[in-house]
Amino acid sequence: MFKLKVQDYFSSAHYLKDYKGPCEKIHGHNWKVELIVEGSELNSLDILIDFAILKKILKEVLFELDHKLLNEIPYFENINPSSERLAEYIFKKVKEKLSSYPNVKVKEVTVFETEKAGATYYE
Ligand SMILES: Nc1nc2c(c(=O)[nH]1)N=C([C@H](O)[C@H](O)COP(=O)(O)OP(=O)(O)OP(=O)(O)O)CN2
Ligand SMILES: [Zn+2]
Repeated sequence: MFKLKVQDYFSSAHYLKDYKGPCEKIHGHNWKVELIVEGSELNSLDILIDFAILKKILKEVLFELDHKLLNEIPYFENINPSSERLAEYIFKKVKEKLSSYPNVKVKEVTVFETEKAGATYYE
């Protein structure tokens, strides 16, 4: 098996409804996102999938989150845009976009709020 990793960033604001503390108020993060995919079948170039394709897909997904108030995005209408939920959202969006690459499976997505704290979603 092979695992590939790409990382990218986005900047946005959010708040955590009902959180008892400062995060209940609107504040921003420069989020770091790590996408990991896996597969066993390499193509004729001996690659699983071009990093360029993975980076493009991740960038497209993050573009929808960049410079937004995340709580206003319909997906987060009834749930908090926590790191956990953001990782879940990004995982599902990337999975959709990778559906035409049957040899590539989304393994996990990790969203870091800060250098010290992050959440991972996987299925
Ligand atoms: N499990 C989670 N816990 C928290 C989340 C989250 O998404 N998942 N989010 C927050 C808030 O977004 C908050 O912005 C984070 O605040 P904090 O951890 O205090 O981060 P700081 O940047 O202030 O870092 P310090 O290390 O405390 O200086 C809270 N929890
Ligand atoms: Zn926050």
